[in-house]
Amino acid sequence: MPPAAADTPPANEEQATGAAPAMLDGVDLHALAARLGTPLHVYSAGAIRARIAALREALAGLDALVCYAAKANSNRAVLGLMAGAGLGADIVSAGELWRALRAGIPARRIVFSGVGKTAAEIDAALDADILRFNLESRDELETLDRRAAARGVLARAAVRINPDVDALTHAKISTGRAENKFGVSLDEARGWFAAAGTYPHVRLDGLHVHIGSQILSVEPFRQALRHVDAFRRELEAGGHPIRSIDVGGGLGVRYRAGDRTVAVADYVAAIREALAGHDGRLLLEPGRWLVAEAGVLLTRVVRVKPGATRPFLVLDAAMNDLARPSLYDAWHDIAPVGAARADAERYDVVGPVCETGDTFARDRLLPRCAPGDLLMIRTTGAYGASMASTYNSRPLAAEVVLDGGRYAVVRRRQSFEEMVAGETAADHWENA
Ligand SMILES: Cc1ncc(COP(=O)(O)O)c(C=O)c1O
Ligand SMILES: N[C@@H](CCCC[NH3+])C(=O)O
Repeated sequence: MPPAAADTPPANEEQATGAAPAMLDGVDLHALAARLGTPLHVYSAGAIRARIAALREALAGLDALVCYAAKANSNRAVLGLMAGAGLGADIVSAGELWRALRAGIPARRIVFSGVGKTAAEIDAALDADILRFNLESRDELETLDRRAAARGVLARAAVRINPDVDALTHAKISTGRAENKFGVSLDEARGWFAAAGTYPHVRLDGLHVHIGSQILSVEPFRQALRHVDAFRRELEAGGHPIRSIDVGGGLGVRYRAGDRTVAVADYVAAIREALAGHDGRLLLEPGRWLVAEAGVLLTRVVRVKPGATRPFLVLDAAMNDLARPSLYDAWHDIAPVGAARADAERYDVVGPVCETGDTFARDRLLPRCAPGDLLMIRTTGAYGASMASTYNSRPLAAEVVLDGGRYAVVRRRQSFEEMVAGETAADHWENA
C-alpha cells in the first residue's frame, strides 16, 4: 500500500465528511456500543459469508481448497464461520493450529507456513495429521523428516518458492523478494527435489508461493505464478509429480475511496490461466480479503484537545487495538456513526497511548466531533484484533459478531485480572 498517513484529502471529500450508517447487519451500533462499551471490534457474519460465496463462485470447476489465513482474524467465531463453510486454514503457529482445530476446521484442511516452526510445533502438526507443511528452509525439511521418522509417519510437504517478485505493496508486508526471509530460491528448491530420497519421511510434492499482502494489481500474482508453473513443468519432466500448488494469499481490499483493487474473478482468472497445465489440487490462503471489510472498530471521542497546528481528536481506541496506522502508515476511513454535524474540521486523530505513533490519521477532514461521540474506524476486520496487545496496560477490547439483527459476544472485554493472568511478583525463586 502506498504510504497514506500524511492524509491528502481523498478524491471525494464528501466521503470524508459524511456519517457512517448506524446499522450494520441489522444491528443498531449506538445501542451495541452503549451495551458493550468501547473500543469494540464488530464483525458482520453476512459480509464474511458473502466474500466466501464470491470466492467460491470464482473458483467453480477447479479442484481448489481455500485455507483461510487465520492470522488475519483468529477469533473462534470467525474461524467457526470458515469451518462451517467448509474452508480450511493456513496457520503459522501451534497456537493457530489449536484455534483452528477447536473451531472445527479438520486437520486435513490445514496447511502450516512460516520460517520459524519449532520442533515442538512440527510435532503438534504431525500429531494432528495436517494436510501439508509449507517448508521454508532445508533445516526445516530435515527437522520435519526426523520428527516424522520418530513417529513412523509420512509428512506431506510443499516447498515455498521465493520468486523474487515485487508485490508492489508496503515493504513490511512484502514477502516475495529475494532479500525477504520467506521461502527459498528455485535453485535451492531444485536441490531438495534432487535429494528427495534423503528424506524418506517427507512426501515433497507441492509448491507454495506467497509474495505479500494487500496487493492491488494482478501482475505480481501473474509473475509469481509464471515462475511457479515453469518450475512445476521442469520438476514433472524430471520425474517429480506435483500434486498441489498453493498460491498463498495477498489479495488486497479497499481501505480508501479511490483504492483500485483486483476483482476476485480477475484474480482467479489469472490463477486459472497461469496454472492451466497443472492438473493437481489448487490451494489458496486468503486472509484479509475474506474479513477486512466485514469489520469496524467502534470508539468514542474522549476529548478534543487544542493543538499547535490543529486540534487532536483523542479517542478511547489506540494503537494497541489497531496497530496498522502506526505500523504501516495505513489509511483507515473514520466516520461518526449515524449522524454527523454539518460543519467539518481537520483533526489529528489519536489514541491515549504514550507514543506519538499512536495516531490513526493526520490532518483528517471529519465532521466536527465532540466528547462522547461514537465513531467508526472502518475496514478493521483483518489484522485488527488479531494484532492487538495490552500495551499501556490497556485490556484487550471486546469482539462481537453480528448476524441478521442479532449479535454474539466473541470475546468480552478483558478484565484487569485477566490482563495480568500468569504474572507473578517474583515471590517464588528457584535455584538455577
Ligand atoms: C503464508 C501466508 N499465506 C497467506 C497470508 C494471507 O495474506 P492476506 O491476508 O494478504 O491474504 C499470509 C500473510 O500475508 C501469509 O504469510
Ligand atoms: N499485518 C499486516 C499484514 C501481514 C500479512 C501477514 N503475512 C497488515 O495489517 O497489513
